[in-house]
Amino acid sequence: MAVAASRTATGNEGAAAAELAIETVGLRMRYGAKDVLRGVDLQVPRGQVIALLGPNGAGKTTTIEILEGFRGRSAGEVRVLGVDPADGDEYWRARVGIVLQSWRDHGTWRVRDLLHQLGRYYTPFSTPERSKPYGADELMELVGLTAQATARAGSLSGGQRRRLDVAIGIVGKPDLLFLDEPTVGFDPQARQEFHELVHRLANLEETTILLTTHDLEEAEKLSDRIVILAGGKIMADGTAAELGRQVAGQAEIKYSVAGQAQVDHADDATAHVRELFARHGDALGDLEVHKPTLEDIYMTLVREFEAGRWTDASTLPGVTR
Ligand SMILES: Nc1ncnc2c1ncn2[C@@H]1O[C@H](COP(=O)(O)OP(=O)(O)OP(=O)(O)O)[C@@H](O)[C@H]1O
Repeated sequence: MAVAASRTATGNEGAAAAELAIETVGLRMRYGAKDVLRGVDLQVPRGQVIALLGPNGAGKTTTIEILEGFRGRSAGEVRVLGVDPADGDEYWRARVGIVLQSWRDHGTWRVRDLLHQLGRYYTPFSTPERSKPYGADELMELVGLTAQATARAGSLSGGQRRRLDVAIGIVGKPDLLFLDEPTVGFDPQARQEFHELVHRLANLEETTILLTTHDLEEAEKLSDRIVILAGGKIMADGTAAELGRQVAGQAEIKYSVAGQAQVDHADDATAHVRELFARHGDALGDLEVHKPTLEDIYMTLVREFEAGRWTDASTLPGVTR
């Protein structure tokens, strides 16, 4: 059976590879003369929730389209659930769930009927470990659409429609789920409800989730790990806490001496302030210490990138892989 065959193939590459849902080595993508991905190396263990961030045009959608098997690549190695997506067969595809940026099909279908109908495709891909698909009622309960069971898809609100998109993406109980900018256009309440849904999904049967977002706060809330893509490469990778430490950078210390404003930068803000007091005593005033947050660094990066002033990860101070 093809599923067993792909698992065996994964196993042959060693136990570590079998634990990876996604692996790319030197992934490159060029559109015409434009290099969009310039060597992306990414390993995502099974069960991880990973957020891919980056400014407009950084290549997030290109990356996930390559991982989904919708787009060919220019160079590099890619394995998704142990298989090269370019060769992914229908058994492989049945293990991958996709929620695209906007999906407006099936408007005249009623929610329960649609989920039941789409779910039937997955029945032949059921395995002893993972029976497929979700029953329509169970799925509506999971995504919070039970009250809309008989509503037509075209009549749902934006937030409800997005939940239906997610239900369609997971109806086949995927091992790996791609969510491309899942909360664009949501009001704060819909966003909050969607975050709770993603947490529920992440806890289900070890589902690996890769989502893209422009919102660092959302990435922190939802994911185990944040990867920032810019200039065609991964320029930061880690948990929110790890990234915070990586980009801690220098503190800015503002003060005045006898009414004269000053600004210093220092690695150790406390030691610097102690020294200022020792040097200036009572003449020191208006003291302010500002440590850049991950958000500060990310926003600087986005502004620089979008203004075309910054294209290379290695030139941004304080941010490392
Ligand atoms: N089919 C295509 N042909 C030519 N260029 C393309 C194509 N698709 C994307 N691009 C270009 O590749 C770059 C990366 O696009 P991509 O959509 O992957 O970025 P993104 O990070 O998802 O952006 P956004 O945050 O705006 O969705 C952009 O400059 C885009 O114009």
